[in-house]
Amino acid sequence: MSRNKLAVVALGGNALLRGNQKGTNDEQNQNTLETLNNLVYLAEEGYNLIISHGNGPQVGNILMRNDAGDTMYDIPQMPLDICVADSQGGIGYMIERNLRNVLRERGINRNVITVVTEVAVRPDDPAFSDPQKRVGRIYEKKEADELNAKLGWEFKEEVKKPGGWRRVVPSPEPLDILNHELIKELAEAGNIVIAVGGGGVPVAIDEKGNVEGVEAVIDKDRASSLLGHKIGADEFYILTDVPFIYKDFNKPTQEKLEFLSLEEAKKYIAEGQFSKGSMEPKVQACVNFVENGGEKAIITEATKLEDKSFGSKISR
Ligand SMILES: NC(=O)OP(=O)(O)O
Repeated sequence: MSRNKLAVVALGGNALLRGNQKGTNDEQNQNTLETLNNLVYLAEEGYNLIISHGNGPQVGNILMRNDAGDTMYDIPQMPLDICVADSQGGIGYMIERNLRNVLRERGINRNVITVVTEVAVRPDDPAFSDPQKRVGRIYEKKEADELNAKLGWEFKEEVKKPGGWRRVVPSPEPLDILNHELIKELAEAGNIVIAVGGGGVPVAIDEKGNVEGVEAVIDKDRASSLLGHKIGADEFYILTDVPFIYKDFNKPTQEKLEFLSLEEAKKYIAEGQFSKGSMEPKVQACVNFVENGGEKAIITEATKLEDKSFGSKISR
């Protein structure tokens, strides 16, 4: 008897929050609903599904609330691992609630469950001395300099918007997904599982097995790719704000890349075809997934998932 296909779908970019938006509850709710309406055909086709999501803007906002609470009301600050866990709960709930409604409207009988997921990292990962993960909103240079002087926040220029500055935090490599066997079991029983939100809550595990929180934000595409590998997923989708990946992006010779072999994807990465901190880690996450036994990985726009004429497909 053939088993249902297992897919990991990573929601990012405009799947939850569009570039020109502030991030109100209504905005995020509407974007999430639109994305889920495009995604739910996978459930209709019988896929077993795991949904992951980014948290860059949201965890940045949580950090700002941390600072505001501390300054204005003497509320103790929470460390970044707790902030990531908060973002997993909040965003997971928003996806779960909207998905329940979409499934009901389409007459699909599937349970939805959000799993707060810890992801193991090395406490001595080199990322801790070179913070690169952009979180929160975009600032003018002057504002960024003032916040750096006042609160010690570190900033780097935004990859997608040169001239804009974003707070950066360390982003270590994900090494293991805690509870991945349970996530697989839940998904293979037909439940739609929301997991490794925001790349997972970073934790370090010592030689005795003691688990400690680590202050960082893991890249959700890397963590989602690792989860896909750990559970033997067949397909891996990254939903972003462009419908394809491109060679010579934004040049007169720009060319959309619709079907890529592993070798082609690796060659384009080596040539520096994709922007660092933006498209390159997404393509690398797809390469890792397929290299580790996944059937295919697809990068497409959040609202175009159902239309198979869109999307860049990477396979062997
Ligand atoms: N954690 C993470 O990678 O979030 P974004 O995709 O929102 O940057």
